[in-house]
Amino acid sequence: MATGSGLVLTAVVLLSMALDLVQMPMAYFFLLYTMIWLGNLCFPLMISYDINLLFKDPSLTIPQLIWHTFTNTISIYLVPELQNVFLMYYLLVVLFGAFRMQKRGFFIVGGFILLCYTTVMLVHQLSGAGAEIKEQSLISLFFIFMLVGVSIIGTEISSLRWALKKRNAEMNEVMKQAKEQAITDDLTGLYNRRHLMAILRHQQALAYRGEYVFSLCFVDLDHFKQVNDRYGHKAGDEVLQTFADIARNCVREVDFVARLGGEEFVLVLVQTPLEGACLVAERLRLSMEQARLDILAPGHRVTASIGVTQYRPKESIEETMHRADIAVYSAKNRGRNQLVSDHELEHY
Ligand SMILES: Nc1nc2c(ncn2[C@@H]2O[C@H](COP(=O)(O)OP(=O)(O)OP(=O)(O)O)[C@@H](O)[C@H]2O)c(=O)[nH]1
Repeated sequence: MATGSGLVLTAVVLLSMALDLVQMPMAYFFLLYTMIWLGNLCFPLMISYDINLLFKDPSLTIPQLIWHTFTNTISIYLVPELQNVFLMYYLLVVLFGAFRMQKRGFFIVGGFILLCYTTVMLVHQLSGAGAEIKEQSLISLFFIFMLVGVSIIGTEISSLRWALKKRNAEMNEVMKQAKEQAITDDLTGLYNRRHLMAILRHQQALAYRGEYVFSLCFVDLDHFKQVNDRYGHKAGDEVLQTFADIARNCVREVDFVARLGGEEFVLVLVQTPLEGACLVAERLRLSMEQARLDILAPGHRVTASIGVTQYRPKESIEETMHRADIAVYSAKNRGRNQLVSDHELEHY
């Protein structure tokens, strides 16, 4: 927009020359406007080469407005007859500030405009090129009034924009938190049952034809009721959180860990056949067995029973989960603190 406005300004000066409103040698015009355009083009170039990112305000609003104020002042100096047109351009410069500037910026740019305008008017008066002094004073007074008015409106628009931006950022943050809460379990930060089902449906869609494999590990902490009964519910919660951390560390970034509820958890191991899943499950079982739980009495270990199964093409998610459930049940029956894979189950 700034570059476009610069084009209009240059066109107005060129037109004034064509209409003989300004007597200026063509070479002088070219030299002056080449310099002005080198300045104008600096900004888009800086932005396209990311040099603007080195500055506190990467939009370079204040430097751009200062530069355009300066070039507009040169135009007034060259074509005093069209000063009223250029005065409007000053106001447009201030309005541009509404996109990014805050109060301080409006003071800087407004102050600079006043300085430039006063200087060029004085030069015109001294050289006799300006309007009659009464007429000029009236124009100047009205221009200052307009400049202050437009600056106030610009500040208002700008503060509305900043408030809106802040509100949007807050809304986005709240939405992000709400989305996260909808899919995670409050206590452990793991995925909740609802999201687990969504994950499994997605995995099922990938594995339905049989080229892609994934496995499930159902985990149930052993004798967890005793922990609650002996140390209290809060200690039980801490054990669940410790388990969640251990489980997260046992799987890869691409895998999923969810809490089904109570002391039951599920690991979804993507692109992993049964053998690989058994290795992960054993690593998890061992880590839990060796975990130091400072909140419990010395030597009190909390172990896990794990059922491992691989998704079989074309079966439903419920069938896979049922098989994993039977495997955990079997691990419990065999004495707990162990894993059972679906290979070891009869009829499955
Ligand atoms: N601290 C805590 N306890 C929970 C939570 N959810 C469920 N529990 C408790 O977990 C215990 C589960 O007990 P059971 O289902 O009998 O299982 P268990 O004692 O682990 O026995 P086995 O599974 O047979 O080894 C119950 O006492 C529940 O109250 C929770 O969020 N925090």
